[in-house]
Amino acid sequence: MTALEISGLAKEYVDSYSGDRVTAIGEVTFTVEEGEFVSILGPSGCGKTTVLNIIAGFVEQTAGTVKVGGRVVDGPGPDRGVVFQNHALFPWKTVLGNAAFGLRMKGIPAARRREIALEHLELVGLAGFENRYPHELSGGMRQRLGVARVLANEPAVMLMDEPFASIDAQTRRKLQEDLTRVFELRRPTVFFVTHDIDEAVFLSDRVVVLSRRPSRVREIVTVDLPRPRDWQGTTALPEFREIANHITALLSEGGDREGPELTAA
Ligand SMILES: Nc1ncnc2c1ncn2[C@@H]1O[C@H](COP(=O)(O)OP(=O)(O)OP(=O)(O)O)[C@@H](O)[C@H]1O
Repeated sequence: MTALEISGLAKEYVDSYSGDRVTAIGEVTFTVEEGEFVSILGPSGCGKTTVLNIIAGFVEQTAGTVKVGGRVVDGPGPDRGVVFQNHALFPWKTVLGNAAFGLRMKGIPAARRREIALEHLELVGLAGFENRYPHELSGGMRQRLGVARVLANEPAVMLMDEPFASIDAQTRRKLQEDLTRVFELRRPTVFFVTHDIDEAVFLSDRVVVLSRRPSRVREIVTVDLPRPRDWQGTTALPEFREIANHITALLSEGGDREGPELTAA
C-alpha cells in the first residue's frame, strides 16, 4: 500500500528582506510504499529539506498535495515522526523520558510507555543509558535516541533530514549500518534527505534524484541490492558502484552549479 503520496508539489518562497521570489520546488511527484526506504538526493539548494518540511506539515506548499495513508496533510501530526539533524531532544528529560514523550502525548499508561521506550532504546543500542540526559550523550548516541523516539510512536512515515551530516565519518558508517539493521527488523516507512550518494544507495530501496532549482524529479532509481546489507559487503558489490555512478552522472548532467558537496567514492 502507498504510505506517502506527493503529487505536483511546488514551493515558492518570498525572501523576507529583498521581497524576491525563489522557486525552490518546480514540480515534484513521487510515492513511498509502506515499509519502503526512499531517499531524496539533488544539488545543494534544490529543495530537499523543503520537501521534507512540507511532508512534516511545518511549511505550506504553493501547489500540489501530500497524502499520508490516503489523508491530505495540512499541518504537523503524529502520523509523521521527524528525526532532525540537530537532534531536537528535550534537554531536561532523561533518555527514557525523551523516548517515551510521544507515547505520553498519545495517552498510553506509564508502565506501558516505559516498556515500549525501553524496547526501542535497546533496538537502537542505548540499553543502559535510560537515566542519562542528552548532554551526557555523544552526537551519535543522540541521533540513536532521535530514531528510538520516533520509532516508539510507530508513525505512518518516518522523516529523516540529513540525520548523520554532523557526525564523524567512522561513527556515521556505524549509524548507517545500524539504521539498515533496524529498518530490516521493523520495516518502518522512511523518507530520508541526504547529500551523500553512497549513503542514499546503501540505505534505500529507491532514490528520488532531483534536478537543480526549480527542482523536478530527474529520475527515481531503484536500488535492487540484497538485504541484510552491511557497509563493506554491500559497497563492494559491482551493482552498488553502478547505481552510485549512474546517480553521479544524473546529478552532473543536471548541472550541479551550486556546489561540489555531493559525495561519491
Ligand atoms: N524560509 C525560507 N525563505 C526563503 N527562501 C528559502 C527558505 N527556506 C529555503 N529557502 C530557499 O529555497 C531553496 C531550497 O532550500 P532547501 O533548504 O529546501 O534546499 P536543500 O536542497 O535542502 O538544500 P541543501 O542541499 O543546501 O541542504 C534554497 O534556495 C533556499 O535558499
